[in-house]
Amino acid sequence: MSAVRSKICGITRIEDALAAAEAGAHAIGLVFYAKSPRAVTAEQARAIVAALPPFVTTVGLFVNASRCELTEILEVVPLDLLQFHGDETPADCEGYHRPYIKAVRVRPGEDLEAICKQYANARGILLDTYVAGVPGGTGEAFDWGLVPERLSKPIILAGGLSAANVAEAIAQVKPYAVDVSGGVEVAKGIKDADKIDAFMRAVRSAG
Ligand SMILES: O=C(O)c1ccccc1N[C@@H]1O[C@H](COP(=O)(O)O)[C@@H](O)[C@H]1O
Repeated sequence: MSAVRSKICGITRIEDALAAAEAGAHAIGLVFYAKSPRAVTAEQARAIVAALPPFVTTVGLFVNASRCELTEILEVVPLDLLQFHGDETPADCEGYHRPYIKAVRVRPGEDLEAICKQYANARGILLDTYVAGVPGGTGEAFDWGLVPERLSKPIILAGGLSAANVAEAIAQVKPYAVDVSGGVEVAKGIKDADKIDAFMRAVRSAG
């Protein structure tokens, strides 16, 4: 099995983006959802992306953004990958001619393979925790036993991960990648370099 990839999401400060890159993260996530405490403006995001070294993927997270809003952000911020975390249809996700991943909030009985087939052009499916009325970033883990052993798309596992549980999560789910936000923070939107480092070391030890 190749090394499990990792994304540190909800970056709002340049120093946190650099800490993620320094610790070996493959990607950083920027939240363009105004209701999130981790939301960044296009200008903030542009400055963060500009400070990164090469070969760190920049991911833009959107929740039911309008076409106009998303297009304006893409004009300002060089995003490598789009993460759709709301009720976007495959047609919505494909309208920007950029690689994308689709987030699914996992509930018992969810047919994850059907979702993989529905979002046929997604580069991967991100699995997050279902909490009613909250689109994501809850800091809570879901029952990893709900993830089938085989799915036809790369799985990015998210939801309540931290240095304390990510090795167990990887052993159980065997995801392509893991995604963390709250588990490496000292306050919402404020990451901690030591927590990022501990998370990345735990991912490597598991992979
Ligand atoms: O981080 C947010 O505020 C957020 C808001 C709306 C949708 C998704 C959001 N975050 C993403 O949720 C997962 C899990 O986060 P956590 O590790 O449980 O805090 C991750 O992809 C976040 O980026």
